[in-house]
Amino acid sequence: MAKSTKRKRKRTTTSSGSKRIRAIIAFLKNERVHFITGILVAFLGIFTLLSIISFFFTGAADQSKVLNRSFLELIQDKQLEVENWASTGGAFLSEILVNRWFGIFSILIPFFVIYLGLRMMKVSSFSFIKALLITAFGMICGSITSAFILGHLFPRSHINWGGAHGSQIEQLLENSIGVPGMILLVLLFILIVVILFRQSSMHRIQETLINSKPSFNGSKGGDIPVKPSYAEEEEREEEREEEATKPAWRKIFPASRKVKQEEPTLSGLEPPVQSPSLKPVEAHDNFEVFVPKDELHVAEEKPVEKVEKTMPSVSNAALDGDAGGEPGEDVEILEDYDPKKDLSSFEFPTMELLKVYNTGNRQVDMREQNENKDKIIRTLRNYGIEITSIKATVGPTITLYEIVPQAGVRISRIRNLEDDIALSLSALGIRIIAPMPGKGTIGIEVPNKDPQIVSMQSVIASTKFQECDYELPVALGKTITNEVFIFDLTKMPHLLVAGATGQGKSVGLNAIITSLLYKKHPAEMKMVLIDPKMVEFNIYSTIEKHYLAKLPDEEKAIITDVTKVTQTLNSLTKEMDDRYELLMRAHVRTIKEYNEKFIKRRLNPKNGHRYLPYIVVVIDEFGDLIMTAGKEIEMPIARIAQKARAVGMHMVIATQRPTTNIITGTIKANFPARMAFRVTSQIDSRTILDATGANQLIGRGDMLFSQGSNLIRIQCAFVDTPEIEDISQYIGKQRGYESAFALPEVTSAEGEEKPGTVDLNDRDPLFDEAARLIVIHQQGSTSLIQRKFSIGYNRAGRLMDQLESAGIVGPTQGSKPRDVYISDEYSLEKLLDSLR
Ligand SMILES: Nc1ncnc2c1ncn2[C@@H]1O[C@H](COP(=O)(O)OP(=O)(O)OP(=O)(O)O)[C@@H](O)[C@H]1O
Repeated sequence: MAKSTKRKRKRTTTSSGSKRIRAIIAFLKNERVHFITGILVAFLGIFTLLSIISFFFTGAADQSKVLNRSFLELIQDKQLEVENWASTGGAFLSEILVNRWFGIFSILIPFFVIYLGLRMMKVSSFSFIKALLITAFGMICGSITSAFILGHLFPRSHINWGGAHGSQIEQLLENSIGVPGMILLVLLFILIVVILFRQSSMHRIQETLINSKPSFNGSKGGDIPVKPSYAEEEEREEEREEEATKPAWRKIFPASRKVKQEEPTLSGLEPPVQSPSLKPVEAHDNFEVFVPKDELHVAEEKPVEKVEKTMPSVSNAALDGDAGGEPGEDVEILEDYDPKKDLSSFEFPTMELLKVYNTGNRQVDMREQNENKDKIIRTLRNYGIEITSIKATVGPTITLYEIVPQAGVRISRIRNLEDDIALSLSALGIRIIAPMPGKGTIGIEVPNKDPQIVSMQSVIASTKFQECDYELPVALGKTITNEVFIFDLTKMPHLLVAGATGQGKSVGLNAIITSLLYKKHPAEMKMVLIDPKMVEFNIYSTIEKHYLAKLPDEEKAIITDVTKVTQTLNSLTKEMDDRYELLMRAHVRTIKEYNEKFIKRRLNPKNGHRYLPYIVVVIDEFGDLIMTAGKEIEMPIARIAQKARAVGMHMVIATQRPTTNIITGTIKANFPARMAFRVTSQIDSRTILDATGANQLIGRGDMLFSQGSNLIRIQCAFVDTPEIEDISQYIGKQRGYESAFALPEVTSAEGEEKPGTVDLNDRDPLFDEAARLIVIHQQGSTSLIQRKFSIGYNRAGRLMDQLESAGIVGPTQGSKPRDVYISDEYSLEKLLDSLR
């Protein structure tokens, strides 16, 4: 009795202790606390900065007063009067930082502290690692440099230029490598700093070094020849102008820079394309040694200036096959294209937005485990089956008992005892896996009496998810062994989700979307959200300008209307075809290769090339759509599912009616990855998974994931509506793009008559009205017609084709509205009269 009271008290103390720790952690995570701490830290930095700056002017007067005294002594000394602007504290601090630590470069310390403060206040998004490296490198190398240069120039100053650190190392180095060595070292430091701060300088150095390589056999020496750089082109232009006035000696040794035209300036690219006028003169036997140095210098200065000026708008595109650079077109060396640049300040949602579920009392119930073990052994023994071992693995909602039967026992006998074991354990949702793939055991999954919620927070914050480098990472939940389950959507490449109503489908879809939002920048991924139920995805409308894609002129980005779904899916197939065309022209096979090439500026935007974000299409209640629109929906879905993988388009479709008329053979064949929540019958389970099992699940996010033949039981992560709301708000409040990602406009559905073959004698009754609408709005948009006359997409498309045939609007222009050729109503009425 006493013992149990003791134990109880101990438990209460432990739980109140853990409560206190949780309260402290929550306090430390609080955003306001971060902000206030940030202000304090920034102020500390400003104070230090002030004292160091003051030290440069007042240090001489204060030095004798603070030297060799502790801070305590100094503040207790009432007679002491220091001149430092930050008083005794400032004088003491700056004396230590400057004279004893890193000399004048100690000034980087307060800057770093201010930066830390701003970062805590979420005002600065500059990389912490970069800031730390710059500060450390600056202090170490700067103190040595200043000790060497300033220490020699002003040896009598009150400032110890390199601090104790700089002067001691400088002394050591000077003794070992001498003054010339020191000069070289200082030059090296300066060079590193210049390269770190100006990437273009690195390209200049590379170019200079490559160009100054002696090339004894022209371009054959194993180097890959490339097109001339912009800089070289300019250089040549000048040379051509100079040619006429060139002195005779220059004609004997035509500048070796011409040889350089055929030498590589950038690696791994195409053979040079030269205009006849640029052909090098006697390129084969010219060497740069003959070039007067000053001339080389002049020739290099100019182009660099140009590169910097034109940096934002020009690409290196002409370097690529399809990049569209005509022979002889200007080529410039630019930094890699940064797709995230437009939203470089974008911040991913924070962990605090996700709810932490109380798992404090989560303890393995050993009594339950042992009872279940005994019951399993007893039931099997009742049927004459002896086992040699039994092992339990406790998952969040399920415990897996793995048994090894004695030799000679048929597996099918155990499999047939599923219902008997379920009866003996009085549990629902028992599943027998006989045998466990690759384990040599038989698995019996038994639901826990006290199932735990797997929070989205726990899977998103897991190291596994944080460190994974998948293209489209999805953290779905936890496996039976409590491992976080992550997959790459690009590898699936499409996902079919099914489950009876209320079993966790919508939560599952939200978990997929949330994972992507936590990992992908708006520039890298767009989503098309289709929601015939109208309520599930509405919550994401705030992230429209960041992550959503929609048809041009469409008001809402979340698609709820069936006719719009057809239109959007047709548009997606067009986007898919357009992307294939781009990939083909870029001579690459996948979106990854394509984007890499685009980032390296080897594809010319002028030729239609663009950075391609992944597109994830999520359809909730896909069954509803098939029921209402049938083939019109099924066909584009099947087309996208068949082909879109390589161009970065992936689909996740969900249905609560996993019947064969909804999950048709075509759909099934193209969705190899399946997620099955609890279904009501074995037949439904077979329709989704091609196996039974989904009917034995326990609901509330319990699911089976299958890719190929392997079935994995997972407890789906739970993400609640308020959490999603917070995440969407967090993203929505940040600066986004001007509008949602525009999908291409499709003007006529497949199989319809092409413009030009339209019979104007058989005009739509709405033809005149539509023409007036288009001319008044001066906007050739199919969706405008659709909206104004409340007609379907196909009819509006046909009307638009008739308007094109009548010369009122121009041809389709992809995602942009068509041009309107008639500028006023008067001209239109005359034209309409002539058609009557
Ligand atoms: N992973 C989960 N963990 C814990 N509880 C869950 C989980 N998933 C769902 N639930 C519970 O089940 C309820 C229903 O889930 P959800 O709305 O996702 O079902 P659904 O399959 O989409 O239903 P419907 O098809 O009717 O929309 C949730 O409100 C929640 O209480």
